[in-house]
Amino acid sequence: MAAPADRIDALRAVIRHHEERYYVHDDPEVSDAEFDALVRELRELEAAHPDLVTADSPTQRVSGRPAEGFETAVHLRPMLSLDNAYSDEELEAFDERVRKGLGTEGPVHYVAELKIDGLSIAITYEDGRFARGVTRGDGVIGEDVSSNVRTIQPIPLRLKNAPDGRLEVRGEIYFPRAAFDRLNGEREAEGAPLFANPRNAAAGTLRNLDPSLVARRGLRAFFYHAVREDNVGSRGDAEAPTDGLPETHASLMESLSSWGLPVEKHWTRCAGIDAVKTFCASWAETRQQLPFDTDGIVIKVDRREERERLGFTSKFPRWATAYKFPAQQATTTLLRIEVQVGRTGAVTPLAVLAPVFLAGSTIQYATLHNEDEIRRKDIRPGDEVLLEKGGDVIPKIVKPILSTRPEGLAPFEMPAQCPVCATALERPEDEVVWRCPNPSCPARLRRSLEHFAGRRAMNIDGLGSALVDKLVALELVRDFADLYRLTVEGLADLKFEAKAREGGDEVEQGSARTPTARRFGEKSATALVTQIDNSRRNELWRLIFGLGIRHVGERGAQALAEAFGTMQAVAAANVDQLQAVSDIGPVVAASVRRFFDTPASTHLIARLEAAGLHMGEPVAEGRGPKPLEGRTIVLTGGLATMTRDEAAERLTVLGAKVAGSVSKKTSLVIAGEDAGSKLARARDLGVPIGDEDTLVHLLATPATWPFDNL
Ligand SMILES: NC(=O)c1ccc[n+]([C@@H]2O[C@H](COP(=O)([O-])OP(=O)(O)OC[C@H]3O[C@@H](n4cnc5c(N)ncnc54)[C@H](O)[C@@H]3O)[C@@H](O)[C@H]2O)c1
Ligand SMILES: [Zn+2]
Repeated sequence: MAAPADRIDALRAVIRHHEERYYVHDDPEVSDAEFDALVRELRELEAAHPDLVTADSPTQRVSGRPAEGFETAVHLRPMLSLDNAYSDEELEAFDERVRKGLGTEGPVHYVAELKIDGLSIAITYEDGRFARGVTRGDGVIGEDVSSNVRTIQPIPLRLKNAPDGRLEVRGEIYFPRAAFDRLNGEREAEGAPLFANPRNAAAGTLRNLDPSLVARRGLRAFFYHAVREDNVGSRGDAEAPTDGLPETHASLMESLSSWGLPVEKHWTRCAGIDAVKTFCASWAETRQQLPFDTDGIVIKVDRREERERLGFTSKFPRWATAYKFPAQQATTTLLRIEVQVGRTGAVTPLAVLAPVFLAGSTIQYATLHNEDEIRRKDIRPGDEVLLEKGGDVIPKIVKPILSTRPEGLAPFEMPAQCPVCATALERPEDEVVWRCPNPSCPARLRRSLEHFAGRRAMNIDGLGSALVDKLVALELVRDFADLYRLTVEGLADLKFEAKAREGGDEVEQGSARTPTARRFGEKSATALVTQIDNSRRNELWRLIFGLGIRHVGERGAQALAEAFGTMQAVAAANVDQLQAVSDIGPVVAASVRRFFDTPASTHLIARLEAAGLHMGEPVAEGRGPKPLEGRTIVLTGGLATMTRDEAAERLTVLGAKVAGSVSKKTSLVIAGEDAGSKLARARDLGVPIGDEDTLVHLLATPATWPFDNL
């Protein structure tokens, strides 16, 4: 057994390593539960050997570090971490410490809140107007990520009836699960590395240097704390009730809501620790139904006066703790690794497990992301593996248990051929993902059809994955064009097994399938055929997006349709012409060119055209008036009543071109809050400038807006 001093040193080193992976690189190597166990061991050792405690021990300070590329900002007051409780006993111990600190026998009043698994943010409002947003960083200094925070839809740029002066509100920025799944889905399609979990994705996104990307990803926020400047200095770190903020946390939560800030609504007042325990227990399972991840419950003393008396350690407040839900881990045997083929041909490994019961359901599958991850974690078929169920339904393999590995177990070999069509798989040098290059691979076709019919593409309702599987299996549909030959008679008699869960997932891992044979029926068939027929008249960009050209997202498709007007023109454009379109970079341009250079694609387009699909400008009858046609508008700065994306979309619908930079030809610049260089350039060029009110008027009366008299 190692001497305590050696073990302490070793623990500190490994904890620092994981902190760096987690906070700086957003790329942890171990699960939170494993990490927390290391910290606990260190804390217990330090408690037993107080002489070995040093000021720089990870137990003594808030972790994290401002990332590079952002300005830093010093917090009004340190943003601390939270102490942890892992069991009812530890909750009781917390309550005892609180009561001892306050010198009371009777029950303390607490507020219990969901612990949002995102990353903390401090937002400063000045006289109710958004001034800046700063991450926690190392607790003292954070990164100024204002330009990104501004784009997050639910965060108001102006507060309602908030106190005057400087107000700092604190909360959590997080990814709703649906947005996270969408993001990882897109990344999968692009062959980009997947985010490990929503928290990770939120941190990565907020640190992205491109605010327009942040705006698109759908981050959300919840707030749970406020600090006001006027008691800093006079009362130091303490929660002094001299700043006009409410006397209790519960009323503060109500105030935050009334100022227009999003507040997670399940918070509850608890009289005494027993009520807290009940609350924690009630969420252990129910939390899986929330649309976002929670990793625990935060328990806070309700009265500010009591908080003030309890104070802080260097790392966390003594008046709060975070109850962490029991780790959702289990071990089982990895029977084998199968591979599946996605829409772009991306081949992803899937772990097939000996069924094991974990956190409410029987698990048989787990994601493995890609070959590199399997190699990095050294996971081999036949291993005992540690499984972890995070917020989402799909569990992941944390690691193999090496101590029980049978001798001579061979590492996993990626198959050389597509498991569905037997075409040799390919892996471009700079990518982590293997692909089936065969464009008519049935596996690819199924996923492609789902994408083609999707709401954001051709918007054909009623073409669910079970039906698609059937149509492909019966070879009724061999490409998109075949959809347009389906008839009510042909469809109505189809019998297929509906899956319990529908969704874009490649497989429904971890969820039971309850097959029920069902006939499609005349009614559904008629509805579907009508939907398919209607889709013939869709705008061009929907078709371009629906084709599933690699790297061409919704936006790219819109840009191409707008720039070229017809499918023919897009297909004829060379790489330079493609790249000249705003929003189209070299990778996208090359990919578009490659697509149209493939004979199979040309053939498909011809068949779609023959099927009567609209391939030009939006058809006349589906087209609204375009009173802003010929006008170029530039948006800059923050808007209070809508996001910039919304404004751009509404202007585009009215026919305006929304440009990213100001030139002599710009018809109007809308300058929102904190507009910068574009506003200056507009002034230099003498381009007309308006504010948010101008924009609102313009949108309300686009036809009569006096552009020509500006
Ligand atoms: N896997 C790894 O390698 C690794 C490495 C380092 C840290 N971690 C994990 O990170 C966590 C430690 O990070 P931490 O210091 O941010 O502590 P924490 O996440 O345990 O708790 C503090 C944070 O909770 C957040 N929070 C969410 N909802 C809240 C609410 N309603 N009220 C108040 N705060 C709320 C705040 O952002 C606050 O900063 C641990 O869970 C640890 O396991 C993991
Ligand atoms: Zn294939």
